[in-house]
Amino acid sequence: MSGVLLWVVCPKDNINSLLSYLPRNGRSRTSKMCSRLSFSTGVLAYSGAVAHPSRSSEEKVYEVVLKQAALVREQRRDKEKAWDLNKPVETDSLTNRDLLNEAYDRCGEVCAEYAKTFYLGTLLMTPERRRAVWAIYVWCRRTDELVDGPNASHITPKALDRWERRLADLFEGRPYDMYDAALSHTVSKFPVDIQPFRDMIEGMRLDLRKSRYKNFDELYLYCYYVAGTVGLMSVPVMGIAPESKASTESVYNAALALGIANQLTNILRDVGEDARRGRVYLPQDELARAGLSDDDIFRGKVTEKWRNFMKGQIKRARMFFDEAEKGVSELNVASRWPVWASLLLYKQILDAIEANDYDNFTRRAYVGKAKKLLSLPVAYGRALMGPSKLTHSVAR
Ligand SMILES: CC(C)=CCC/C(C)=C/CC/C(C)=C/CC/C(C)=C/[C@@H]1[C@@H](COP(=O)(O)OP(=O)(O)O)[C@]1(C)CC/C=C(\C)CC/C=C(\C)CCC=C(C)C
Ligand SMILES: [Mn+2]
Repeated sequence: MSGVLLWVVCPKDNINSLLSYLPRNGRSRTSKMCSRLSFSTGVLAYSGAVAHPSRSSEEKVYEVVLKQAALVREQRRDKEKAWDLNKPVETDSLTNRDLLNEAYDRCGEVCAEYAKTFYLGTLLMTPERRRAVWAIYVWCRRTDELVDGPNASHITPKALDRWERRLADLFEGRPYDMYDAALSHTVSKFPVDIQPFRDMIEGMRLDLRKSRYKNFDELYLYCYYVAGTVGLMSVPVMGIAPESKASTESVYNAALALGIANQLTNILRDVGEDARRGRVYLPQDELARAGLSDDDIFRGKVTEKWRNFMKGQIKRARMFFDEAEKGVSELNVASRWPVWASLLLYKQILDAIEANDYDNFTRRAYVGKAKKLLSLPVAYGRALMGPSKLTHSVAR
């Protein structure tokens, strides 16, 4: 029943074993977090675990990063058991194989329709990896559509619980429909863990019950749920270059940073649109420190205070992009291009907000066709750059 409901709401659908938290890493991580979060709007927003006995969102998310990295590290070390990605699809009959291929093709079509540039980028990847990324993309798109699509007003926490049960089923080899079947196959072939998927659903739950974020710590958690998770889901499929000397955690960390950077950018681009839906995805404490309130956002007037506030927010989003950039060259060669392309395109949205003189109330920041096209060869050039020769050189 729930499946039927969820099927209908999709647009075009006619379409821990936690690693021990190494003290050395923990310390360097904490100082990194402090310096990053101090980019709020002047005042240090993160005062560390001593002042706040409960852990920060970033610490909690980092535990997930460590867990995901452990899964992939196992696969990298244990060459014997490594997934043979070039093996043809093994299914019990020709019919099943055809159905599976068709399921993947349908995922590709959805991707091509919703995210053309990204789709083009995936064409450079090996066929196995490419279609696995498509399957993940489609699941993410459908999950987002539950709360943002045409039937969003009918979506209740119970519907999300059903979507999560359906997710568990597909991870156990019991897919509900074709798209699920493609993902079910993907997660059986690659060391993809269910947690980031569950966490994305948690982000959608948050969207149902919350429309304000007290501080960056709360916003960071939201960004992890809805976007950082995408990075964690993608790395096992994109693959880490065999010659990479970077630690698996550092690559995951960069992937997480890319998701967070993208979502922060989304938020800054959509301030006006979100306000019209009664939503403010900006840290309330930082707004207050800038002398701004929700009312200023609803009024939508670009003032000097607003420009200054936006400068701080853009600076922080760029810091996350910088952190992400350090990890891209560690990915498998064929996966680097789509990642660079999407990174460069997204980052330019921040430039576009600046070019609009910070009017994200009435003007939508977008990257024009010419700039988009130009990004592709630039991304290609960067993708040629292989992993750094230094051990543990990334994000440490
Ligand atoms: C080492 C390293 C840097 C590795 C790269 C890891 C990697 C591939 C990271 C991908 C990061 C990424 C693309 C994150 C998506 C962030 C995002 C835009 C999330 C959106 C959430 C909700 O936003 P909102 O509702 O506010 O906005 P809309 O108006 O709805 O846009 C999402 C919409 C969640 C759903 C996410 C997707 C549909 C995208 C899923 C993408 C993939 C699975 C492919 C990722 C691969 C590449 C090459 C980009
Ligand atoms: Mn959305």
